[in-house]
Amino acid sequence: MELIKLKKGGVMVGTFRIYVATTNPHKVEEIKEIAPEWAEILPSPEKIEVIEDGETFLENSVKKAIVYGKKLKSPVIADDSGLVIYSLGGFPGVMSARFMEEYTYEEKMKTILKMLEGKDRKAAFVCSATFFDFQRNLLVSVEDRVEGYIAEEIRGTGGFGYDPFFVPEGYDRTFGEMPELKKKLSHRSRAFRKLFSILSKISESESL
Ligand SMILES: O=c1[nH]c(=O)c2ncn([C@@H]3O[C@H](COP(=O)(O)OP(=O)(O)OP(=O)(O)O)[C@@H](O)[C@H]3O)c2[nH]1
Ligand SMILES: [Mg+2]
Repeated sequence: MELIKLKKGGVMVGTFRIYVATTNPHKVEEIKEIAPEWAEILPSPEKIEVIEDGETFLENSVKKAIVYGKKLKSPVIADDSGLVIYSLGGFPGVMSARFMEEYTYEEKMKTILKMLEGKDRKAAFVCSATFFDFQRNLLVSVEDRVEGYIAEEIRGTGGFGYDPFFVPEGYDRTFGEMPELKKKLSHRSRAFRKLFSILSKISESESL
C-alpha cells in the first residue's frame, strides 16, 4: 500500500496529513516552512505528556513519535533537539529545555555565558527528526546539526530559545538577529528535509 497516495499520472491528487508530536509551537512553524507540498503539517490535536528520559536526542525523538503516534493513531513526526557546547562536555544537550526550567531563556543564556568565560565557544544545535506511522508500523529517524559558536553577548529577538546567542558557522550574526536564515541553515530544517526526502523515496519505491 503506497505510503503517500499523492499522484495519479503525475498530478497531485491529495496531501498526506502528519501531526507534529510536540508541545512547542515554534517547532511546528519551522517544520511547516520547509515541508514539501504533499505534506500537510498540523500541530497535535492534543498535548500528550512524554517523559524525555532518553540519554540522546534520538531516543527522545523516537519516544515522542511512538507515544503520540499510538495515541493519535495517525502518522506523526517528532523532534528532539538542543544546544551542544563542546567545551562544556556537550551541555546542555538533551537537558536544553529542562536546564533552569523555571527561568527565562535570557537568564539561561546569561548563566551559560558566565560558564563559558575563558572557554572555547564552539557549539552546535542538534535535531533528531522521527516519522512514525502507527498503521504501517513504519518508523524512520534522522539527525542533523548546525555548527557554530556562542556569541559574547545576547543579540537579536528572532527565533526562539537560545537563538539570540548562537552564531552559525560562516556568519557573524546570531539566529536571533537573522531568523529568516534559520529556514536554510538550522538543525531542524536540515533534519526534516532529510526525513521528508526519505519518505518520498519510500513512497516512490512502493509505487514501483
Ligand atoms: O534557540 C533555539 N533554537 C532552536 O532552533 C532550538 N531547537 C531546540 N532548542 C532548544 O532545545 C530545547 C528543545 O527541547 P525539546 O526538543 O525537548 O523541545 P520542547 O521541550 O521545547 O518541546 P517538545 O518537542 O519536547 O514537546 C529547548 O530548550 C529549546 O530552546 C532550540 N533553541
Ligand atoms: Mg521537550
